[in-house]
Amino acid sequence: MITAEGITVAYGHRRVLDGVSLSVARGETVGLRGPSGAGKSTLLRVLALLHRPAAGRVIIDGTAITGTRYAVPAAVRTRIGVLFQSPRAAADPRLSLADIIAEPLRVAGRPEIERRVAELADTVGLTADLLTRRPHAVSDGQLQRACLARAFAHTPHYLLCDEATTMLDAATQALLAAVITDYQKRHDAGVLIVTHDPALMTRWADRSLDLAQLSAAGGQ
Ligand SMILES: Nc1ncnc2c1ncn2[C@@H]1O[C@H](COP(=O)(O)OP(=O)(O)OP(=O)(O)O)[C@@H](O)[C@H]1O
Repeated sequence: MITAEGITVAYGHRRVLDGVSLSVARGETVGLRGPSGAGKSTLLRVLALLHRPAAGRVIIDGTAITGTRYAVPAAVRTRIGVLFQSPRAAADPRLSLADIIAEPLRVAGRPEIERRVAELADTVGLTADLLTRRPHAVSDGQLQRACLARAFAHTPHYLLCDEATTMLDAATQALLAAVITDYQKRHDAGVLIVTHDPALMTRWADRSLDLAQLSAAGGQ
C-alpha cells in the first residue's frame, strides 16, 4: 500500500495541503478529484517522492520514507511510476522515443536495455518505426505511450496518473486506460488517477476521493 499521512504543503506563505491523508492499495484504482488549484498535482508529487512536504509522511509498503528523489533508496523509489498530463513537458525533445523509455533503465545501470525497451514498447502498443523518432515527429498520444512505457520500466507497484489522458482524443484515452488496466491486472498494481472528468472517474476508478475531504478532519 502507498499512504500519504497528514501531508501539509505550503508554497511561500500559502498552504495548499493541510494534513491530507489517503491510501492506495495494490490492485485498486483510486480516483482523486477536486477543484482546479486544490492541490491534487501537489499531493501526487509528494506521493511520487518528488516534493518534500512541510509535514506528514509517505509510507510505501510499510516503509516510512524520508527524503525525496535520489535520496530515497532505488529499491523503494522504483516502486512508483508517474504519468503526467503533458508528455511534451515530461520528455526530452532531443531524445528518440527509445531513449526516453530507456532513461530509467540507464540510470539504474540495467543490463539488456534494448530488449527491455522493445518489450515495454510492445506493452504500450508502440511500433518499432516510432521508437527511432523524436517527440516532434509523433503525436501526443504516441508520446504519452512512450512516457507510460518509461513509467513501467521498473515494473512499479503503484502508478500515479495526473490528468494523464486529458489532452488526448477519446479513442487514445480509452487505449491508454486499457493498457494501464492490463498492467494493473498483471502486476497487481495500485493506480491513482487525478482527473476532472467525472465520466472517466466513474468508468475507471474503484472508488473516488474528493481532496477537500481528505484533510486533517476527514482523512481516509
Ligand atoms: N511550484 C509551485 N510554486 C508556487 N505555487 C505553486 C507551485 N505548484 C503549484 N502551486 C500552486 O499551488 C496550488 C495547487 O496547485 P496544484 O497544481 O497542486 O493544484 P491542482 O488541484 O492539481 O490544480 P489543477 O486541477 O488546475 O491542475 C495552485 O494555486 C498553484 O498555483
